[in-house]
Amino acid sequence: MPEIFPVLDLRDAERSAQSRAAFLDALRAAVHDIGFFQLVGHGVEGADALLGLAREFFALPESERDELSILKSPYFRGYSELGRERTQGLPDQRRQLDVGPECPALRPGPGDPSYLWLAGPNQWPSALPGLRPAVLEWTDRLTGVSHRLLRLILEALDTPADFLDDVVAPSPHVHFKLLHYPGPAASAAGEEEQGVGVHKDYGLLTLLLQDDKGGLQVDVGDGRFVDVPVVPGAFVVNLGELLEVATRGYLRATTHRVRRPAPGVDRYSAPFFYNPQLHAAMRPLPSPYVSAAGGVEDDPANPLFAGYGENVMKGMLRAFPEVVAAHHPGMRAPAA
Ligand SMILES: O=C(O)CCC(=O)C(=O)O
Ligand SMILES: [Fe+2]
Repeated sequence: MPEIFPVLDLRDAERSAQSRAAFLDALRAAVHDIGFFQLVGHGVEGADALLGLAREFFALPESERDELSILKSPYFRGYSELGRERTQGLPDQRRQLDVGPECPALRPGPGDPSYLWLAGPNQWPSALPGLRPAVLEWTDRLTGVSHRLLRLILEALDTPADFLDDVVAPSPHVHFKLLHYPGPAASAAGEEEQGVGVHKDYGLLTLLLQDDKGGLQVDVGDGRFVDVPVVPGAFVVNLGELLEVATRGYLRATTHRVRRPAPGVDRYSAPFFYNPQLHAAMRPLPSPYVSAAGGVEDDPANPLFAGYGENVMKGMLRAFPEVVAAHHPGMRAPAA
């Protein structure tokens, strides 16, 4: 059912007034109906080189990646071996490097909000010196594309395009992951292990670069998951929980997961998460579409917070219990 994931060409937003209107209509439908689409015409080059660096990073000896272990970082930055990150309480069968904005290693005090621990330094592999500049350039470019897209989404909802500028500027707390999903050993074939379990993303927009293996699946209701097709050169775009909150559910932070590849198959991907500043909170969008909306999805196991810091900390505490135990033993999930 590839037609349920529209392919939008960002160049259409600038070709003519008519093509911009058609683009905005298609964008509004995509973010309301399914909450996932494929973006082409974004002008970002270097995807193959980035996936090449991912392959090189995950081909380093495990001991070299372990030097960057996320367990060493109170800032939730660094390398997670297979099964370290958890979703729905179960270990995800992927390896990953978590990267955020480069910040000094400050240590928030006891009275400070716990989300301040998400600002800190990254950990980079000395054996792969090209990774740092490539990732930082990539996240810079994707920040630009995401901001353009966010303004277009607001315009599509008849909201002033700059309505969220103060939420993201001057320093959006972007988050980038380099991911490797190795297939299981042949003997384990058929076991239902999750690549990454069912979840929603926490922030505003996700721009995902995936290789040609597929495996990302989207919840289309009634317990049915549909494969997101591989569209060469496209970013898979989906919405985070904060846009669901700010639109009272008119926009959808759609749940999704990744299947583990078949034995012998390795999948690489690189999601970029465009988020507000850590301390920023969402206000309801002034939009006729929003005033008629019914409200966010009510899931007691996953309360949605309007403050980005609270909302993302909820996720970090769930995903990285070992980092919490090692560095933040007293830290608790924010109250709903
Ligand atoms: O690897 C993918 O295709 C998606 C990963 C994902 O959904 C996530 O890390 O939030
Ligand atoms: Fe996700």
